[in-house]
Amino acid sequence: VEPGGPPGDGGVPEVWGTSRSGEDSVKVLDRRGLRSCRAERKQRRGGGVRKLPDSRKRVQVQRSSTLHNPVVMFSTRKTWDLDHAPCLQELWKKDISLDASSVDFLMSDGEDEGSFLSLPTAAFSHRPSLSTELSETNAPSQQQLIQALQDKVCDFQARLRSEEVSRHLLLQQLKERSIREEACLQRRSEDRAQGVRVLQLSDRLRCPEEEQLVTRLHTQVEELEEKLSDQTQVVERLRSELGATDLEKQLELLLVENQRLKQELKSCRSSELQSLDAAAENCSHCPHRQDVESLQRQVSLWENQARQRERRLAELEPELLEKTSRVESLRRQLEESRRQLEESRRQLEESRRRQEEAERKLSLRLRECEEELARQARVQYVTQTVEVDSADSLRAMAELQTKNAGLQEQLCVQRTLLRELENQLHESQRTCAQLRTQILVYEGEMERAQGQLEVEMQNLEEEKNRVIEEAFVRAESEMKAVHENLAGVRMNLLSLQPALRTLTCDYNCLKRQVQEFPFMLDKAITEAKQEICQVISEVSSTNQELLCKYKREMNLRKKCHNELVRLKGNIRVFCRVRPASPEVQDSADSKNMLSFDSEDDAVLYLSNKGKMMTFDLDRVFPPKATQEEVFQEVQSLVTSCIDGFNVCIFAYGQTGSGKTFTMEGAVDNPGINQRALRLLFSEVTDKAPDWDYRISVSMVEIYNETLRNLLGENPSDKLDIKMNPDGSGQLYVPGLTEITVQSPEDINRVFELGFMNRATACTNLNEHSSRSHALLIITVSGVNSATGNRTQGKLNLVDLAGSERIGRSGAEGSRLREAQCINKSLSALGDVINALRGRHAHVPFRNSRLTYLLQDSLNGDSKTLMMVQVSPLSGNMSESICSLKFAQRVRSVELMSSSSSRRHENSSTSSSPTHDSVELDSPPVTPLPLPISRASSAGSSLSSASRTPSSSRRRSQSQLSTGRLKLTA
Ligand SMILES: Nc1ncnc2c1ncn2[C@@H]1O[C@H](COP(=O)(O)OP(=O)(O)OP(=O)(O)O)[C@@H](O)[C@H]1O
Repeated sequence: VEPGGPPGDGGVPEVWGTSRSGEDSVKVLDRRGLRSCRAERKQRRGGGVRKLPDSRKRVQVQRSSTLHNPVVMFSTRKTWDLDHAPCLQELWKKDISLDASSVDFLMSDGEDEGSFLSLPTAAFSHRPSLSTELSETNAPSQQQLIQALQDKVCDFQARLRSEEVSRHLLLQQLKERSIREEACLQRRSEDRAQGVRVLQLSDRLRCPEEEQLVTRLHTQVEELEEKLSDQTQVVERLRSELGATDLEKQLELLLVENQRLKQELKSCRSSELQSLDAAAENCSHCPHRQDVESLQRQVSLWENQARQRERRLAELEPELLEKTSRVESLRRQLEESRRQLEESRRQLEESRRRQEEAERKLSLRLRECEEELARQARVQYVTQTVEVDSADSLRAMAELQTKNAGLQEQLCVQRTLLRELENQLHESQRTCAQLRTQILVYEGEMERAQGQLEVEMQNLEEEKNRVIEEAFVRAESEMKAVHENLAGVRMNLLSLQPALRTLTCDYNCLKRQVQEFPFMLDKAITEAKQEICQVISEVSSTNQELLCKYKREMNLRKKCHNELVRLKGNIRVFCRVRPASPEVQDSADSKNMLSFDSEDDAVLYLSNKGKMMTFDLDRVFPPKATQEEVFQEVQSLVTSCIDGFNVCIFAYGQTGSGKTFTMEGAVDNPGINQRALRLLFSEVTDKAPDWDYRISVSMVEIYNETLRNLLGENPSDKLDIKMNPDGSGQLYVPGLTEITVQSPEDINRVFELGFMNRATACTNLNEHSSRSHALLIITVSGVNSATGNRTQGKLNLVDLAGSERIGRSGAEGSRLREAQCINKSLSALGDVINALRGRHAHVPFRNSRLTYLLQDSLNGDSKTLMMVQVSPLSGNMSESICSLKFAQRVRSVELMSSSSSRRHENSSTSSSPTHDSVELDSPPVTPLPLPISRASSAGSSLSSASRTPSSSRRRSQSQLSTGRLKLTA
């Protein structure tokens, strides 16, 4: 706050404010003094009777405490709360407002005589009562006394007036003095302001040290920053110029030149190698070959050297990178130092700001202290003045001295505060010194870092120069070597020029040939195409001829096959001997009575009661023969069916001799039925492009001369055999189910269905199956897609019921009827075969359901195969002999043509063999003499005569197969 500035509404006591004139201030002080003097006088006048009211006393005490209480003053100064600190002016006003009369009295300035005189009036307001009291006590003396007193009063009043006048004068003097003092104060304030200025100046003088320090630090920081920026620029420049110095530029140029020369060398070498390779073929004995090889070796040597130098360069590159990284780390250190410097500068700024703040506070405090001191000095002066003037003034002076003592205390407190502030200042200076020391430390560190950086930079510079010089030297030497190599290569190229020219000539020649090659190729292709077309036309004509030949051959094959079958006999008889079952091997009847000819597979020897019987058949299968081997002999008949022939294969033999095994077989070892169907499928598949075949299957059972449809919905229904009404003379079975099969899976399903229906129709399947004939009828219909020719063949696969001698078995009842039916049908079969053998006019097909059903397959050019099943055991010898004799008889039969057959059938006058004549029901007992000579061998010993027909037929078959006999033979 500047002296003479705006009124201090805070901090500075209002008594020194400029809102009141100096006169007012004096007046106030004077009022105080007067008030206290008047109070004393009143007390004295009142003789201690009247006292001031408690409230007023309290106000006075409060006022003085307010005025002189240093706590309040210091509190305002301590807090510096300018808005809420109670100022003395307010307290003064508050004090005055408490007593309005005092205010009026005090504000009268002593000039208002009325008010001034009112005081005595007021003061002596009790006088009448006092006079009254005195008059009441002692009237005459009292009158005198009163008079005296009144005189005194007058005297007093006069004195008072004079005192008032003197006081007024004194006040005038005081006023003048105050004016002077005001002026003095003004001067002092000016001096103080000057002092403040001086103080500020001193502060400024004192601050410059710090400012100098700060400035110096700033300067140092700036210098360091400049250095840092310079160093950074140097580092950047070095970094940017790492490849940009003259040496490095030269190095780069050299490297580029080196690279270019290397590429040139490589291209020269490759062209040289190509030339050499080309020339090597043409001039393997060239005199330059050795030179070229030596040059190649030199080139490879130089290449190795170049590679080594490249490796050396690659090794040097990491060193350069390491140096660069070191420069980077130094730069980072420098950055860190700069950052620390920034931090210290910031701390310094902060401390400086704090110090300025503290100093500002101190100056304010100092100014207040000075003002207080000045105020105290004035009070002291007033006190001294009053002391001179009067005794009241002396008392007032005593009070003032008391106040002065309080102010002295305040001054002590202020001094204490001043000391504290000085301590704070010292503390700040110490902090400043510490910071200065710290800054010095930082400067030292920075200098050290800078020194290190400079050393590092110098080292790096030297290292860089050294490396560059080394690289330059190496590059120079390499370039020199490369130049030399290039000169050598050029020399080589010059020496290779003639070879190159030769090669060029060859190349041009070849090029011409290559250019002509497409035309030659086109010409050759055209010629080849013409030749190919010609060959294709020839081949197609040849194919046509071959196709015609093939068809002719196929027809011939068919004729040959038929002729072969015919030569073999339309009725063929095979015999299969089953193996002895393990159960009967240890029994008495387990002796093997059959033997075989190792050289002739159509002869079977039977030892019966010491006599050896020989049976000639078409084929004899021993027990070890497999199903496959059996089917191998049968399959030619099966394929005849595709050609439109009717074929009948039936198994004949005693019960348990293996008929079902041969025809049906087991699941994992199928018999003729399944194999025949599979063969038919494969055959028709082979002929599929030309022929479209359809294979249908029917299954029939004949039990007790009753025909049952095993594939029908109701297998128990009886079927009948009738003549076809279309007049073709063919037989057919109305209601017989035919299922078309197209795959082996269909065959399996058909067999399962037939087996299931057969089981449904009978209670005891095994027993029943052995007592009935089972027929599998396969019809194969084919259409030739090219010619439209149609064929139809029928394959009858018959599993006959077991032949049994009734007398031996002792059957009765139904078993007897079954046996009779079986024997009847078998006898009918024998009669038919006998009639066919004897070429009788009448063949009794209708004597049984079996023969009637098989009429198509037993007649004309049909082919029949009888598989005779026999057991080798001695216990079954009589049945075996009977079966074999029957087989031998059948074998002698030659089927007649269908026309003759039908003719014979129609002429029913021919003798029909009876059951007795055939004696199939008891063949072993009374065998009939066979009508053919071959049959005579049955039961006789082996003789060449008896074997002649069979042997001659097999011989003729073998001759036919070798083509030595005519087909008509
Ligand atoms: N060549 C053979 N190899 C192995 N086992 C066979 C052979 N022949 C027949 N058997 C077996 O002999 C047993 C009787 O054969 P199978 O039932 O075929 O006789 P069958 O003549 O059909 O009798 P039936 O007239 O009573 O029907 C069967 O268990 C069969 O497996």
